[in-house]
Amino acid sequence: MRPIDGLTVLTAAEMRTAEQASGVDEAALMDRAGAAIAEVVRRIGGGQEVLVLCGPGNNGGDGYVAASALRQAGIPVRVAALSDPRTDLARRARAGWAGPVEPIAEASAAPVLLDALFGTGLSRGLDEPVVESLHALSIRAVLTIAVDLPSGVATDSGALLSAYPGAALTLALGAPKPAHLLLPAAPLCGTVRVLDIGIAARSQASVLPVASLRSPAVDAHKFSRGMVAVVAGRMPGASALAASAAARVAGYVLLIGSATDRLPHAIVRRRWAEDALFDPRIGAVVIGPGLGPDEEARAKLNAALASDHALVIDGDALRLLDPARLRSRASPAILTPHEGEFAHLFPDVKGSKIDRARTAAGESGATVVLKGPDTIIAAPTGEVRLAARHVPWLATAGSGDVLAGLTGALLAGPDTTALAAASSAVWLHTEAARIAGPALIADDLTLALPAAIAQAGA
Ligand SMILES: NC(=O)C1=CN([C@@H]2O[C@H](COP(=O)(O)OP(=O)(O)OC[C@H]3O[C@@H](n4cnc5c(N)ncnc54)[C@H](OP(=O)(O)O)[C@@H]3O)[C@@H](O)[C@H]2O)[C@@H](O)CC1
Ligand SMILES: [K+]
Repeated sequence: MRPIDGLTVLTAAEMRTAEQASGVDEAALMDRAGAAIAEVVRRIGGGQEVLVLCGPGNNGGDGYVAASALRQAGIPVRVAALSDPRTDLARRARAGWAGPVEPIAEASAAPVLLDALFGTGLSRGLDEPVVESLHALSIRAVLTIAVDLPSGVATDSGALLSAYPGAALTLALGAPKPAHLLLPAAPLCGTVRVLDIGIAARSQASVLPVASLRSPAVDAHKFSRGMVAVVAGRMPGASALAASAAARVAGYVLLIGSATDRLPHAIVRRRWAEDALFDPRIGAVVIGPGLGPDEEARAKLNAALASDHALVIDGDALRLLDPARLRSRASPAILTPHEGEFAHLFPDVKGSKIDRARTAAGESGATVVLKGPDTIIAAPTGEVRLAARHVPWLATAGSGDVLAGLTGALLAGPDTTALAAASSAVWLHTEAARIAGPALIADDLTLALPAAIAQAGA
């Protein structure tokens, strides 16, 4: 049973391909899955009675195999089914279960509920009486565990096809799926752990790994650690937050055109001028936090786009940007929109959150950080990282400014890519929020960054 950080994420179709490519026959895979599920249930169920709900497909098949293994291990277990099994594999698994099978509507609750109704084959919402039984049994259970996925969520989009009571634990078979990470499904999964069933998972999507940061090299100096320029605008507090966060990572932070005095002394200030960005030592420019919507903001964005610098484009600048302008630039750009800004930037891009982020990155040539409780980072290559953790206290003014500054500082650093910089920034941002704790304000995030950076190994 493995935590999911850094693991490859597979869609339902990619899971089927991986299964076929594994060279292991399907019955053996189901036996492995069922045995691994039973082992977890046995260990965390504390010997209490288990009720296994089996659906008609292979998710139900996993349920029958797990029930048989639990019974063999001496755990009291009952099985309730939605209907007869409909696949050969599920029929085989059902035949291996020596006990009775009750209709779900008649099943009485048990302390441990194992949901093996539907997995990657769910094609529509569950019938209402089934939803009602599932809720009634779950409410009376002490522990609900979902096999592969909570029954009722769409594997690839995380959409909720029917109401789900919520599991404490979801045992993902072989690999995490998008629904384990995307809203609204993710919180209903509870803790997600992967059971290895001997499938090699390959795709361009993975769960955001724990950030891995190195301490500065022995011979580092402030410029070799990275110089980041933050362009200020109408709301100086926002760019000050971005610069303060950047200063925790970069060797040198330049705040350009800011009217505020309330800054750490370590941040160097420069007046705005058309040639303010003509400094070859600048490794990345952050533009957008507090920039404003006016002509001056537009001129600043034009100057940043005309420069050779790597860019982080956030906040107000995303309202002024024509993403087509990024195509001709040689240096990397990172866009950090929330859903509203994304819709404004890419009004014609539709699909699941993963599809939209990936399409926008491909079209613009920029790395896109589509922010939210289920942040997605997509590179123009098609590679995608899905954030696994979220701290709801991050929904506070200035939080995005801190992320933009942090992203710029990491992008300005040595030996990095836009995808790596954005990924580490998102991880550190969440970790800083976890450390800052409840009732945090954005300023607290910058103060918590040293501890978050230490957690990332630096
Ligand atoms: N891939 C692997 O490597 C491994 C996969 N394994 C396991 O297999 C699972 C996938 O199995 P699966 O493809 O049989 O799909 P599953 O989710 O059991 O259900 C499909 C059936 O349900 C039906 N149906 C759908 N929606 C419905 C609804 N609302 N209400 C009623 N019926 C509905 C649907 O019918 P249809 O849509 O055709 O009408 C079809 O009959 C996977 O999650 C994992 O647990 C492991 O064993 C080991 C290795
Ligand atoms: K399930």
